[in-house]
Amino acid sequence: NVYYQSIDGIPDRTYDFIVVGGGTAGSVIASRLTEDPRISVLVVEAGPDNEGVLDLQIPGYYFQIPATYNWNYETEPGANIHNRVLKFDRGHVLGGSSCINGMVYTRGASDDYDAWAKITGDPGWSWNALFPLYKIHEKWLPPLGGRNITGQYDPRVHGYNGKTQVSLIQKSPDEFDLRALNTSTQYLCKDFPFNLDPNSGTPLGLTWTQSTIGDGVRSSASAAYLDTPVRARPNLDIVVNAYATRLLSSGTEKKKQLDIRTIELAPRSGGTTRKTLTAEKELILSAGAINSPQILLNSGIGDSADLTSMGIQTILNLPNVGKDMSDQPVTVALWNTTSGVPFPLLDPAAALEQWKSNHTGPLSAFATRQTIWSRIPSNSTIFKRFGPDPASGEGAPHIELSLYDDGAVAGTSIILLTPKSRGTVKLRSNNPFDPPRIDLGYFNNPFDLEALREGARLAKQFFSAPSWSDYLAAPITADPDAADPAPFEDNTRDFVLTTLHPVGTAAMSARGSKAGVLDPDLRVKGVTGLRVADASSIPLIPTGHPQAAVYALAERAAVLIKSAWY
Ligand SMILES: Cc1cc2nc3c(=O)[nH]c(=O)nc-3n(C[C@H](O)[C@H](O)[C@H](O)COP(=O)(O)OP(=O)(O)OC[C@H]3O[C@@H](n4cnc5c(N)ncnc54)[C@H](O)[C@@H]3O)c2cc1C
Repeated sequence: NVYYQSIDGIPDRTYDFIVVGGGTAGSVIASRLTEDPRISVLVVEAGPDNEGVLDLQIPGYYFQIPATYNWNYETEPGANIHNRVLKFDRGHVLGGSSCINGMVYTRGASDDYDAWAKITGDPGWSWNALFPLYKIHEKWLPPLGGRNITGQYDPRVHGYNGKTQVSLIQKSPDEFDLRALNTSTQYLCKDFPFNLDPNSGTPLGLTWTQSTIGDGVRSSASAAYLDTPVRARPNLDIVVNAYATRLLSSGTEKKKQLDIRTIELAPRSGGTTRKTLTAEKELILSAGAINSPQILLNSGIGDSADLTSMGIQTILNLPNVGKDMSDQPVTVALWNTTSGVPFPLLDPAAALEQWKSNHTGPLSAFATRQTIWSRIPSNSTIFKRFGPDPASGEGAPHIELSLYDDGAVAGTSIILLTPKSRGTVKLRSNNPFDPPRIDLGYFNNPFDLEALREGARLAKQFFSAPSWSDYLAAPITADPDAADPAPFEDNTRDFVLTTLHPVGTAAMSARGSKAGVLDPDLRVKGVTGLRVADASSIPLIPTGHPQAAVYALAERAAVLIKSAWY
């Protein structure tokens, strides 16, 4: 139950499990394992504590979270995006990226998880198998203020006694939302049907956006799973400001398998002090899609040629570590409004005062209120030109449109949910403190740029409905249907951004398969004592924002670990 501020404080004792990275997945796993008083766990987190930090509690502070809570990475220049370097945020705090993310809560399509089951050969990853875990993790709450939300979500698909609080926005729909709803129900029902709930496994259509917010407060993994009663457990210790530099082999087991249960730690501030700890049973690596592969590579687990070139001795040649990263690129389609008058600016002091007094007002929310989940029409030429449809099934969207309105400008973001391009995470040097090289690989596969064009067409179609004729004026962004395709392409390369949804850098695959890095039970292939459980383990990016999938994966990780040992 004691909480250590540096590696110097870690007591001289043993733990059954050491969870490396107290982020989204790590918080869930530590919390679930220590529900059993027989199991002792140490959580090692590089960042500071989240508790009591207002900036991490106020949903509307998304854009002003201090840099201390961020790894502040930058990507490598993108060859296909005019060599642009993108800011690449990652949570650097207990609770990880769930403390700094956009809080959008989407599980994706049931087809996605059924594809996980197929890829891994483990039906335990299917939608039907994970659905009960979704219910266990979630605590659905009505929006504070009690507005009527009947018809805006499906009560049957939510959990009510779980940890992560999920809700719809407190504010009632405004004129823009009603226009969008009208577009779907009156004019374009066939292409953009209204869908009661995006989290039922069948997301296609126009939906009301759900967020990991409860009673106006961000519900991060640390706030939800490592709350005060959990921290008080005598079988759970947490150390913050502790940087895992590498994993060390504890020798080979009887079956001549590598046994890795030892972690080397350093103060987050750097320097040469090191401390090693060995877990009695297992190490659980949950440092996220960028840092889990970084730690594996630093330990000599990865592509041996790459490791040799960095001067790192290979202890296990696992060529796919840090490869096959999927991330979802985002662009926009915007129009001037007929009024051209922006909404009045927020009075920050008054908004903060209101939030502090009762957790209501503009700071109680962040994301847009409505989201459209669409498929690229099956007769689109892109499936002929660039190969098979990357979507997991007919129920999975390719494109997400998050509707946007600031009074003067309105439209939507366009997210490609099913990218074909893959990126990499590599080491910069053999200094464990050096930030890794993050190459997003955007548009390495030409399908992705053309799929965004299809997304822009969907946006254009949606906003061409009569419900918008007196609200939208001239388009601001390039026309996807222009006779000359170059301006749209050029603009997209200029403006595309990352959704910060990297997954798959240490992915699961079938037992015995040479693909991937992990077996279906999240154990590193060819190793005993070590699992990776976080966004890097995901074998196929879900067609939504990934935090919900990470929660489900972490819940199952805890089940797998408990059933393996107890
Ligand atoms: C700005 C932003 C916005 C996003 N918006 C959304 C959204 O709206 N909806 C959504 O679903 N998803 C969103 N995401 C993505 C989502 O938050 C992540 O996919 C998810 O939280 C990843 O969980 P994780 O457990 O894999 O990693 P993290 O939650 O990132 O956890 C990794 C943890 O490991 C720690 N760590 C790393 N290296 C070390 C080390 N060497 N030693 C010790 N500890 C270490 C980190 O500090 C961190 O706490 C967003 C992400 C970001 C960054």
